[in-house]
Amino acid sequence: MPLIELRDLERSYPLAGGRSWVLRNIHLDIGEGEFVSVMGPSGAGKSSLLNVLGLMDHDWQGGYSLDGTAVEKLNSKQRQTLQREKVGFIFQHYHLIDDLKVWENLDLPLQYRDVPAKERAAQVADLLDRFNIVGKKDLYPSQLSGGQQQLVAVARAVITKPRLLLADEPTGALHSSQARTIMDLLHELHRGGMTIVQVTHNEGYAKEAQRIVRLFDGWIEKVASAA
Ligand SMILES: Nc1ncnc2c1ncn2[C@@H]1O[C@H](COP(=O)(O)OP(=O)(O)OP(=O)(O)O)[C@@H](O)[C@H]1O
Repeated sequence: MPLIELRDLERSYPLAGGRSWVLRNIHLDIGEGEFVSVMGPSGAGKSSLLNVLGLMDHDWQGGYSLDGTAVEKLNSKQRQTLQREKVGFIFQHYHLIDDLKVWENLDLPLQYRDVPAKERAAQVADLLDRFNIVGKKDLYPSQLSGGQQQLVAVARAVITKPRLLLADEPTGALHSSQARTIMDLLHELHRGGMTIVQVTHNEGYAKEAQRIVRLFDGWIEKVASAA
């Protein structure tokens, strides 16, 4: 069974005199452990699709099964629980909490999951070490470079070991060497078994995934192997 199954998924917004369509008739399966890129012109619906997949948007029609759970049948509390259990999110502009130190940013998702303090400290220390940011743990996000902030953001997204990692233009704001570091990290997470869906405008980074889904005007224009 695929980790993600989308069936005739549609998203629209009310518009004076009608509706503005953002996602149309989306049929897509993504297997456990797959690495998929989503591409398409500005306004094609890439972020909208990621928001549906990440259970951030609930105002759509159709079918979405995540790890065997029919998302459309869940109430908001159940969706929130599913999101916390299964999904990690990375954004182009990091979205770290500015008035929390690096280690506190990493600690927060574990607090939400009621992980005991001692265990949280061990997991935060482990990730700081793995991501090579131990020396930054007591700094605030504004005291880090963009690349370092994105490293922290990736660490925060994966500290709860989500099955699905969603990345919305994760390298979009970074210089090429910083972007390379983040792509290498995504590959490492993928090798560890994580399912990854990244939105990117960069053809080169898109091809590093296994499949590319191309959106146009809310429709899937093409799904092809990246090789
Ligand atoms: N709250 C909203 N109300 C009305 N329309 C919206 C809303 N949010 C998004 N849209 C529309 O949905 C469409 C898809 O937007 P989306 O952000 O998913 O595109 P995208 O492919 O991620 O674009 P970009 O590459 O520029 O980030 C756009 O036409 C946008 O105007």
